[in-house]
Amino acid sequence: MSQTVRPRRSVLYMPGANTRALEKARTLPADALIFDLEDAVAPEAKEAARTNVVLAAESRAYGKREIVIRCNGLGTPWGEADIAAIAQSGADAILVPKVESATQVTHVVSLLDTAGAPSTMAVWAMMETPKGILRAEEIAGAHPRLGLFVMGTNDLVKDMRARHTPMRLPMITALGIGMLAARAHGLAILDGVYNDIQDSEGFRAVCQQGLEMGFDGKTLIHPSQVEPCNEIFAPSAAELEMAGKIVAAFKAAQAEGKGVVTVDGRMIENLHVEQAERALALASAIKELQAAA
Ligand SMILES: CC(C)(COP(=O)(O)OP(=O)(O)OC[C@H]1O[C@@H](n2cnc3c(N)ncnc32)[C@H](O)[C@@H]1OP(=O)(O)O)[C@@H](O)C(=O)NCCC(=O)NCCSC(=O)C[C@H](O)C(=O)O
Ligand SMILES: [Mg+2]
Repeated sequence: MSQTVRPRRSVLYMPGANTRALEKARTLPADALIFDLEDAVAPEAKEAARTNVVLAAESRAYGKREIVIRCNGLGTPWGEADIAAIAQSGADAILVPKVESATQVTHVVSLLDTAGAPSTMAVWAMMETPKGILRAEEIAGAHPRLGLFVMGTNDLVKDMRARHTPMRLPMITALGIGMLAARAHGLAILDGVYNDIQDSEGFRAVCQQGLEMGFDGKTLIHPSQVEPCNEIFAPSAAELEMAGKIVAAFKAAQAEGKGVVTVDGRMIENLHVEQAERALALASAIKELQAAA
């Protein structure tokens, strides 16, 4: 089985009002970029930020990196104008903050259609409120254009009146619900941000935790987080070696009419072959993205 996989190991946010960051992102090895119009932009800078991010997306100066623009919420004075501008920007996706219902997703899709967005423009949803988490399954199945969930752990901590802790015990339920809902509907899913830019050890530990939970990658706030995140979310050399062995051994077993085999003492069935093929496909997609940078 051949699989198409889009690398989304590292997804870097930047404030739409920060033209230096928008320019610097052209040279950063992040797999995807989120130009933010929402929380990282002050009210008086919203309109200028909208112009900046549309120009940046239109510039096509980011190679094969996926370009995403986060709009303001529909209940704000800027939401609808953001969506109309994003529709025409050539961005790969729009990221909608604080999604709490399936209707919100379908409403954004109809606004994009009215504004003439190409049908290839995906919708990504932020899962970052208690209501959104409790309705995650309904939201995940809202519309075929919805491609991805982004966990918003800062807003969740605020709304839950929880605390940021090293291994995120207060967040585990929400992260798990978001994960299950996303996978049940075939969506990709990204982990939330790590606020302490100076704490590289804590950052690596949380990336590893996100990988083990099944996240496709992590959202980031600073260039220094990109490379460690890329490393942790890429299949390791040992994993790829094992994946190659699994695929070859299973093929040989199938030729002999067997459906199960052992590799290095471990039982291998069809489902392990699927996982191995996915790792190989991701590694080759990463190589392709790096070659285009
Ligand atoms: C956090 C920051 C404000 C720190 O900025 P600064 O002090 O300027 O950082 P440095 O001096 O260390 O920057 C070094 C160079 O890197 C560039 N830079 C910094 N950050 C970015 C970035 N995000 N993208 C691209 N380039 C960046 C600087 O321009 C410097 O470049 P140079 O001139 O060459 O030296 C800042 O990092 C920042 O604004 N980060 C992003 C904040 C953001 O977007 N927040 C919103 C998203 S997070 C969120 O909302 C989560 C979610 O909704 C939730 O609820 O959880
Ligand atoms: Mg948020």
